[in-house]
Amino acid sequence: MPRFKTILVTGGAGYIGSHCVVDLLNAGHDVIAIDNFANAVCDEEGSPALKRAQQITGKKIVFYEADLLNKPQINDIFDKHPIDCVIHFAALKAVGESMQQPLLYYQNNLLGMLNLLEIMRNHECYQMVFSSSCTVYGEPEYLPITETHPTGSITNVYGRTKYFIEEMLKDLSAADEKWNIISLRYFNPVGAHPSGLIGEDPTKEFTNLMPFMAQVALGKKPVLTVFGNDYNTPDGTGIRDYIHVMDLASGHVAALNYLGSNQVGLKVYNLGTGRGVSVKELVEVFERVTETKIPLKYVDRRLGDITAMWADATLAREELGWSTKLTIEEMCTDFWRWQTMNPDGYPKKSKKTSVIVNGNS
Ligand SMILES: CC(=O)N[C@H]1[C@@H](OP(=O)(O)OP(=O)(O)OC[C@H]2O[C@@H](n3ccc(=O)[nH]c3=O)[C@H](O)[C@@H]2O)O[C@H](CO)[C@@H](O)[C@@H]1O
Repeated sequence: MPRFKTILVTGGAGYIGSHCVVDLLNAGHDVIAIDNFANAVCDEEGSPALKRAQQITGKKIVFYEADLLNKPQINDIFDKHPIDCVIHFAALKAVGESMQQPLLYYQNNLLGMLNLLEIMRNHECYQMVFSSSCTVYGEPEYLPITETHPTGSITNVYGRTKYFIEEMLKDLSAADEKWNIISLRYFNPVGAHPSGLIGEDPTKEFTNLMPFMAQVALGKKPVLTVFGNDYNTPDGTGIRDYIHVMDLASGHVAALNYLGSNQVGLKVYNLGTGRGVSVKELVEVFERVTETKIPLKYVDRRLGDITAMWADATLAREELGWSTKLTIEEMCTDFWRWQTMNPDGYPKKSKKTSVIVNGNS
């Protein structure tokens, strides 16, 4: 029996959220998932991703279409369910959009978090796992990056919302020792559940490497644009720490278990493999395991991109007992299975117009 039984997952219908829900259900937790469908597909019955998560696990999820900016709605959910811990994924995350609409990002990500924390406190729920990002580090001063690397020199608004929230959580945990929070700094999540039933299906214009590459392999886009081949790296292309989304999901279960038996105040962990992979290397592995050919076009560096970033994930291994298990090959194979089984993503029907809190499961 897990120490925390009932987990509220905000942004549960999204890419990382839905994979995490699968792991939580497999670990024996009860899951209440909420999503406002800002960047997740919905149909007449709710979330197809969560429906498939139920199919994968054979377990039930309680789902609410709900928005963290609507406090009474969230309050009702806390009134109805004995929530032991919150895993907070719900946030806007498009870097370009965040530069054009900073107020939207500050309102959604910061105010959403403030509302959530206030409602949690009112319901005496002080346990949280927060979805942060390696973007808080900005341009690395050294590699691999440890959790003690300075944060805050970030070049985009989306990244700053993650940074501001971490600062807010520091103040909160310093002011009241009842709070027990883990902030997980993800490196570059890719891949999909090995069943091919759930995966990444962004509703907004996306620019991340793996989904773009898969679209090229499918013939939906003509060419993969490589942003810069003159970086100071062995092959001239940018280096990142790609992590399989199922390894990322298990990091949340490990964090939850740790919170269940330790009072940490606020603790921060990197979730990465500890291995840097270049754009060229990733393309080569993808081509090999999927037996496809990706036409490349080299262009100038993308504004705001860094040269190289990979994690030192020692702390998570030593304290949470977590480490990654899945390889770059598996990240590519699993993403490709999801893409070929669902070339147009989840089945999309017309979006519900009303926002109803009804606990559809
Ligand atoms: C500047 C930016 O957008 N940063 C976001 C991006 O990180 P990040 O830029 O690391 O992730 P991407 O998947 O967009 O890019 C990875 C690497 O692939 C290259 N690349 C990407 C797409 C493409 O069409 N061609 C190409 O060459 C990039 O230059 C980079 O070297 O996604 C992360 C989530 O996963 C976010 O946390 C980061 O805030």
